[in-house]
Amino acid sequence: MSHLGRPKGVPDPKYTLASVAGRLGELLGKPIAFANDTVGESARATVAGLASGDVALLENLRFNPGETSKDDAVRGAFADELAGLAEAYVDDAFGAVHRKHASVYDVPARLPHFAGGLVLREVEVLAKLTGQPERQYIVVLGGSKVSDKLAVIEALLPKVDKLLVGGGMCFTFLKAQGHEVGKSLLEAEMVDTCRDLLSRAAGRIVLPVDVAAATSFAADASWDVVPADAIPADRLGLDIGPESVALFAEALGPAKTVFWNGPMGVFELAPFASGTRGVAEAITKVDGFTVVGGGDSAAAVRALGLDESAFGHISTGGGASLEYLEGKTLPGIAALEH
Ligand SMILES: Nc1ncnc2c1ncn2[C@@H]1O[C@H](COP(=O)(O)OP(=O)(O)OP(=O)(O)O)[C@@H](O)[C@H]1O
Ligand SMILES: O=C(O)[C@H](O)COP(=O)(O)O
Repeated sequence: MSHLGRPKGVPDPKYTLASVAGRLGELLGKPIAFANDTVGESARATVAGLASGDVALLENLRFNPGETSKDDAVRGAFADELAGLAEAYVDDAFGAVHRKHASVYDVPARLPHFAGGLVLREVEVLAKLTGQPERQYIVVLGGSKVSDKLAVIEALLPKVDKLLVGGGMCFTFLKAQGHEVGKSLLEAEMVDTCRDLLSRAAGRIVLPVDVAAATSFAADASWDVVPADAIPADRLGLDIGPESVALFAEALGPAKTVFWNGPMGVFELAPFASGTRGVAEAITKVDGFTVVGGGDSAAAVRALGLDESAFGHISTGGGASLEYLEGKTLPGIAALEH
């Protein structure tokens, strides 16, 4: 999901409960009862009024502080109330299994619990990547923050044949190579870590060779494609350039397994969508198994009108798929296994 203008984790106000219930009702072919709270009077009355086969929708669980609390007792108390409304629990929200939230982690401990079809499919696919992926195994990483993806880069480096890095995070790597990056996104405190990764990768981390350098972060900004080692001091890189797309496409040629997370540029602004489009198209031409992971990457595939069926799998989890590949224990999966 794109977070432009909206902090991560803050629900999008356009998805009101009534509109979600209406859409769900259309899909299921029957009216959906909905409560305007999570465990309060409205929720209890709505659930009590259900007949066999009926469906009820509760208000967004994250509106209740008990859902996301770091305090086990607070989360547990909320989970007790939620579990009191049900007889069994099914988790089909793969995108949230990396969250130690009440509805993800604590409720399954209180009820007979099951994984839904989506969660099972996601885990089956991602397990292929953590097992013995067919080689060459190439990972394409983009998006905005190196610090968010550092752990996954560390974990993947010994396993991949190549790691292609674009998006906002490439500038910290370019800086680590000794290049100036102008006003581009830079995580200065990560430069040393990136330098260390580059030296350990021994050529397996591939960086852009040109970038679209703009005067400002805007769709109508002036911009030019410049070499990645000559970004003017007053410009910011908002996309990888055509030579980089060609370089990444060539690197993807021998791939048999590809995992892609994170757009190559600010694809939400039309002039800076070419890098993401070009690399995505190159991934669709790979003669092998391709996985797109991440809300923003999946959003880019849709927003750019690319053929979704040309990818082997489009994961609904951004953070969840990355943490799975890192080898971390995902609270939502662990809870289902107990
Ligand atoms: N050069 C750039 N400068 C600034 N922002 C960029 C640049 N390239 C890409 N982005 C932004 O990065 C954002 C996506 O970053 P993020 O790290 O959240 O990706 P993601 O992992 O696919 O997302 P999610 O966690 O939702 O799955 C996009 O909104 C895009 O505009
Ligand atoms: O739990 C969430 O907020 C969503 O599933 C997205 O999480 P992510 O941005 O870590 O993928």
